[in-house]
Amino acid sequence: MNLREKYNIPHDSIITIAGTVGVGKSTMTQALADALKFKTSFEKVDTNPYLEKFYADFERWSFHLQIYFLAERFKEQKKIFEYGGGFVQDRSIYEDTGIFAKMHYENGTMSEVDYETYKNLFDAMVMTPYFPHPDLLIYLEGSLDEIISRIQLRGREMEKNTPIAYWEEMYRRYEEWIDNFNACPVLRLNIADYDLMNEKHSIEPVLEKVGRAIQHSRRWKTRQLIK
Ligand SMILES: Nc1ncnc2c1ncn2[C@@H]1O[C@H](COP(=O)(O)OP(=O)(O)O)[C@@H](O)[C@H]1O
Ligand SMILES: Nc1ncnc2c1ncn2[C@H]1C[C@H](O)[C@@H](COP(=O)(O)O)O1
Repeated sequence: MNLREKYNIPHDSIITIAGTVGVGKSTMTQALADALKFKTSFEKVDTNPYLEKFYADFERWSFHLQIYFLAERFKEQKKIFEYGGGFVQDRSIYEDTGIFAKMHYENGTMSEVDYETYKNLFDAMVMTPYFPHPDLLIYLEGSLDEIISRIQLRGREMEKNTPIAYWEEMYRRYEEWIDNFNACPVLRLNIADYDLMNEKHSIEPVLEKVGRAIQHSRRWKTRQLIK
C-alpha cells in the first residue's frame, strides 16, 4: 500500500500550502508531492519579471506585480482543475489579495484606484461560485525569529535587503488573516513540530492529518449536496 492509500488521501485531492515568506512552503510542497506522488505547482520566482523591481521600488511596481501574480496563479489553478486534481500548490491565490495587495494599499505603496481595479479583477475571477476551491489549505506557522533566519539563510538578495519591519508586519497580517479565513478547510501546522530537512519520516504525521482533514471536508460537502 502506498502512502496516499495508507492515509486515505483521495487521488484527485488539491492541497494548497499557505504561509508567510520563508516559512517553508516550497519545501513542504515538494515533500508532500513526493510522498503522495502528486504533481506540484510552484511559484516561479526566478522568471518573475517584476519581483526584483518591486523590492527596489514598491510604489512603482506593486500593481504590475499583483496583476502578474494573479494571472500566473489563475493559469495554474485552471491547469490543476483541468488535470482533475492530484496537486500540491505552493501558496494560495487567496494570499495575494488577503495579504500582499491589502498590505501595500494600506501602507500607501499601492494607490486606491489601482487597489480597486485589482480587487475587482480578483473578485470577478476568483470569488465566484464557478471557481473551484482546494480541498485543503495547509497553513504553516512558526516563530518570527525562525522565519527571518530562514529568509536570511535562503539568501535571495532582494529579500535580505528588505527591512525586517516588512517581514514583521507581514507576519502579523498573516496571523490575523488565517484566523478569519473560510474559503476552504484549513489545517494549521507548526514548523517546530516537523523537520523535513533532517527526518524524512516526519512527513508521515503530516499525511495522517491531511488525510483526516480531507475526509472530514469531503463528508461535509457530500452532506451539503444531499440536503
Ligand atoms: N523544516 C525545515 N527546517 C529547516 N529549514 C527549513 C525547513 N523547511 C524549509 N527550510 C529552509 O527555509 C528556507 C525557506 O524555505 P522555503 O520552502 O523556500 O519557504 P517558502 O516557500 O515558504 O518561502 C529554505 O532555505 C529552506 O531550505
Ligand atoms: N502577491 C504578492 N505580492 C508581492 N510579493 C509576492 C506576492 N506573492 C509572492 N510574493 C513574493 C514574496 C517572495 O519574495 C517571493 C516568493 O514567495 P515565497 O513565500 O518565498 O514562496 O514572492
